[in-house]
Amino acid sequence: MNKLTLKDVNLEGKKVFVRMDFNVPIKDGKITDETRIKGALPTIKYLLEHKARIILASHLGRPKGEVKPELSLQVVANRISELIGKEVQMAPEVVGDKVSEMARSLQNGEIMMLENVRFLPGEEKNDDKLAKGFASLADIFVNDAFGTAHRAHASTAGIAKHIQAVAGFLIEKELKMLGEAVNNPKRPLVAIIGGAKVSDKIGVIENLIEKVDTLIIGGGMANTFLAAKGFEMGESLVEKDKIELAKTLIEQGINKNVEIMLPSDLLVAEKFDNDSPTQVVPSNQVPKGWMALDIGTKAAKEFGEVIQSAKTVVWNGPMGVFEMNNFAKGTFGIAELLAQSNGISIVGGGDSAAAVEKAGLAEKMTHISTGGGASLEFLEGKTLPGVEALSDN
Ligand SMILES: Nc1ncnc2c1ncn2[C@@H]1O[C@H](COP(=O)(O)OP(=O)(O)O)[C@@H](O)[C@H]1O
Ligand SMILES: O=C(OP(=O)(O)O)[C@H](O)COP(=O)(O)O
Repeated sequence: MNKLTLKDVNLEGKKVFVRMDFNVPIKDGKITDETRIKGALPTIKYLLEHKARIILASHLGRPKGEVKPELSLQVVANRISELIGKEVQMAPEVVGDKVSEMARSLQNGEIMMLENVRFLPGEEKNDDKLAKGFASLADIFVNDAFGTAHRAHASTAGIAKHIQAVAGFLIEKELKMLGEAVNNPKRPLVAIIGGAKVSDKIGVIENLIEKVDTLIIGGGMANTFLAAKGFEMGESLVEKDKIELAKTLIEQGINKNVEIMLPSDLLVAEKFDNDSPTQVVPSNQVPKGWMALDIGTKAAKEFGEVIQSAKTVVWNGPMGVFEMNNFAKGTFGIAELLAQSNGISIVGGGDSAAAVEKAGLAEKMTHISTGGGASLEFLEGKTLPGVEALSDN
C-alpha cells in the first residue's frame, strides 16, 4: 500500500482520532453481529500497547444529521470495554466543549468514544468546519473504517486534510487481501457474482471480466443473462432494461476468452414463499407463471467443479433467496465448497458474508470483507476516498 500506516508513526502520548466502522446490527439493545468490532480490535490493542490516547469515532445507521438516541454508540462502547477489559469513556456528543475537555484530559492508554458522527449534518456533507473540529481533538488521524471507506465524509476523508493521516490494520488487511486476489492472483481466478440485480453489479462484472479466468453468475441477476440468451423466465426477477447490457457483457466475455458460466438448471417455485411447491428445471424451461429462486442441482455441480479447480475465488452475492431455507441450498453449497478448498477464498461483504456466517463457515474462509458497498466499489476498480485521503508513503 502506498499510504502510511500505524506502524509508520510514533504514538506514545499522542492523541489519536480513530475512525472505525462500528455500524453494527443491534436488536433489543444487543449487538447481533460483532464482526466489525472484532475487526477493529487489532488497531485498538496496538494503540493501547503503544501508549496512545485514543479517541474512537464511528457512525451507526443513518440518523441523517439528527440526534437519534436509539442510534447512540453507547452500546458499542460498552462492548469494546468488555472485550479489552478497560473503560471506554462515552462522550455526551460528537464535538463541543465537553468533548474537547474529555480529549484533553485523556492519559496515555486511555480511550474515549465520540457519539455517532452522523448525528451532525456536517459529517455526510464532508463539512470542512466539522473536519477541522475533529482534527483539533487529536495529533494523528487513523482511518480503520473499511466499511465506510467509499464515503468521502468529514470523519473519513475531510479530517485527513488537517492532520497526519494513516491507515489502521483492518484497512491495510482488507486492501491487501482484496487487492492481491484481483490484481495479483494465484490462477485460475474465479469470480462468483450473485445477488438480486445486474444493475448493482455492472461495474464489478465489467472490471472483473478484465481479470478473471472464469466468471460464474448466479442468483437473481443470472435471470437477466438467461433472458439475454432468449430464454423465457416466467415470473422470475428479470431486469428487462438490462437485457441488452447482459448481451454485451456475454460478448465481452467471448472476446476476452473469459468463460461466463450461467446456471444450466434452476430451482423454480410457484410463489415467492418458502412453502411454495418447487421443481428443478433446465434454465430454458421455466414453466409459465413460476419463478427461479435458486440455482439447480446440475448448476451447483458444474459451478462446484470450477470452484474446486480454482486457486483463487472471489465471491460476491448469494445464488438464491437464501433468507428462505428452501432456496438457500445453492448459496450454502458455495460456502461449503469454499470452506473445503485449499485455494484462496475471498468473500465480499453484505449478503454473501452473512450467508457464510449463518452457515458457521466464517473461520474457514481466507478473508471475509467487513465492507459491503466498500468491497463492491473496490472490485469495480474505483478509488476509495477514505483511503485516497491518507498520507502517502
Ligand atoms: N433468484 C432470485 N430472485 C430474487 N431475489 C434473489 C434471487 N437470488 C438472490 N436474491 C436476493 O438477492 C439479495 C442479495 O442481493 P445483493 O444485495 O445484490 O447481494 P449482496 O448484498 O451480497 O451484494 C438477497 O436478498 C436475495 O434474496
Ligand atoms: O454498513 C455499511 O455499508 P454496507 O452495508 O454496504 O457494508 C457502512 O457502514 C456504510 O454505511 P452507509 O451505506 O450508510 O454509508
